[in-house]
Amino acid sequence: MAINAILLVNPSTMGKIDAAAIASGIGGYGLMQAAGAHVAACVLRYYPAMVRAIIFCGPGNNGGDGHVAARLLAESGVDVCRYGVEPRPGGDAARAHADCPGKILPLADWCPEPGDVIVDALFGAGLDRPVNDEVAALIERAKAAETPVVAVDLPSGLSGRTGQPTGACFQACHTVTFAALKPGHLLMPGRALCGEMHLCDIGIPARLITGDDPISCNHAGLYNDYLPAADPAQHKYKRGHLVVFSGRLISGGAARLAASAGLHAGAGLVTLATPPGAVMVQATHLTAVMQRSVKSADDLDQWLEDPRLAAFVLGPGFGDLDKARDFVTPLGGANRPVVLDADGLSAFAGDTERLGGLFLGETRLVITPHEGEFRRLFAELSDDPQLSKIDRARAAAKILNAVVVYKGPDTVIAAPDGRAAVNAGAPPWLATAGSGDVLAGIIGALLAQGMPPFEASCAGVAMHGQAGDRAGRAMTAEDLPPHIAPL
Ligand SMILES: NC(=O)C1=CN([C@@H]2O[C@H](COP(=O)(O)OP(=O)(O)OC[C@H]3O[C@@H](n4cnc5c(N)ncnc54)[C@H](O)[C@@H]3O)[C@@H](O)[C@H]2O)[C@@H](O)CC1
Ligand SMILES: Nc1ncnc2c1ncn2[C@@H]1O[C@H](COP(=O)(O)OP(=O)(O)O)[C@@H](O)[C@H]1O
Ligand SMILES: [K+]
Repeated sequence: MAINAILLVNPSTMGKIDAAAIASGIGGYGLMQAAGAHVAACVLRYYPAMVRAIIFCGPGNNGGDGHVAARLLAESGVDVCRYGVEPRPGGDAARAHADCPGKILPLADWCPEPGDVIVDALFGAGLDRPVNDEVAALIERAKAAETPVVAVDLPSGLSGRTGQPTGACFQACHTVTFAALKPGHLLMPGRALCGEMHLCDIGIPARLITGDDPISCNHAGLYNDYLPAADPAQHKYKRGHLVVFSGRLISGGAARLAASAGLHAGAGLVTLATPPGAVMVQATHLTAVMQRSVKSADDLDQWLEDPRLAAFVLGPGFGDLDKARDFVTPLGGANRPVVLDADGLSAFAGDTERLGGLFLGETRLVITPHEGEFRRLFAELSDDPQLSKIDRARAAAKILNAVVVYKGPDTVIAAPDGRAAVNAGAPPWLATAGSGDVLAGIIGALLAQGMPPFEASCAGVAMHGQAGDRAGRAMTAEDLPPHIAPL
């Protein structure tokens, strides 16, 4: 099938792919016919009881797809009304308009009626500014009337590059797109604005569906070759010794979650590095997880002489930001992989240069910020409305020479070399206190087993999502570790 369900293609690149397909001899009008046919099929399939199909057509090729869908729906016996603007003369859209019988009425003429279904073919990949007041009013009218919307390529008003609306935007029930997903289909709020996604083949050859930018959905092809093998000659140290730093008495649970996740994710041993005052309390909660009392950066420095300590997680429930900075310095010098989360990140707010300086050379730092932690570290990137979440994660990865796991419903994993993946399939009930600590432990365990940081992060995010699926919607973070399974 000539679709690529893995690659994420920016709208500008999609335009080049369309152009390359046309240059290779496939007619643009044929592509438009195929696109319009998929849209019509979607409407017929999901709205068998519709009374009228209302087609909103814009001036470009997105509108062209709408004219084709209008004709095909009319040929299927549906009562069709077209609203919008006539396309510019001379192109495929003008031909599609000419081939569709009936008039096109001004957008303002649409009066919602029960049984209407909207086909939104106003703007797709070509959207380059906020929609005007007339379209904004139309979007409002559709929303107030609760008329279902089937969007062509993208809900009009949504940026396919960033997943952010440029102004007013349709809320679609279904979005029918072609050849490859765009980042805006997965990044929030775009994913929610698209409703159910339908990725359809319009006949663009698979060989042309490539990107000049290595962005993809998070998928097994990114990490499969690097997953730890079940070696019969295994022993626990070979499987990797993960160290998780514990906070003080009051917040030790977070580190326990990370540690338990680490064991379930395959680390051979996990040791909690605990401040002396919390050792007794932690001991009452631990069984397979081991413990070592670590008071100061000097203590840590000494312990780091043990080369079997394979990877470190610092941040969950750590509490003391000064101490976090003190501990990260020897970890930076230890030339081993480190996951920084939560307080381990907040400790470097306003001081990202120092953090990056500790992890020069081959990438071995992974940071796992949620939205708030990301902003604390990179306020300027967070505030730049031109940047997508992918752009932000990539920029942060470069600044820190780290793999950035920018968490959320649309977790973005980015490497300093520009590789980026969007993980969109995780269940929403992962949004529960402590679930991020579990993720940090999983990634730490994969690093301890020798996976490179980008691959470990992509695999860790996938394992976390799958554990959430298995644990079910009533889960708490404590339920997650036993549901972690090797990929
Ligand atoms: N041959 C092709 O190139 C194919 C294109 N396809 C469709 O074509 C679409 C892309 O077509 P286009 O590149 O013509 O772009 P669009 O049809 O998305 O919109 C382009 C036009 O709208 C104007 N515009 C952009 N934002 C606006 C705003 N906010 N207010 C008012 N006007 C605005 C632009 O200046 C331009 O004239 C895709 O989304 C897809 O639906 C499909 O038909 C498949 C084949
Ligand atoms: N709506 C959502 N859908 C899927 N995953 C989510 C959603 N919201 C949060 N998550 C995931 O849940 C985890 C929450 O982590 P975090 O915000 O650090 O919480 P905590 O600090 O309480 O552990 C992250 O892995 C994040 O990607
Ligand atoms: K559209």
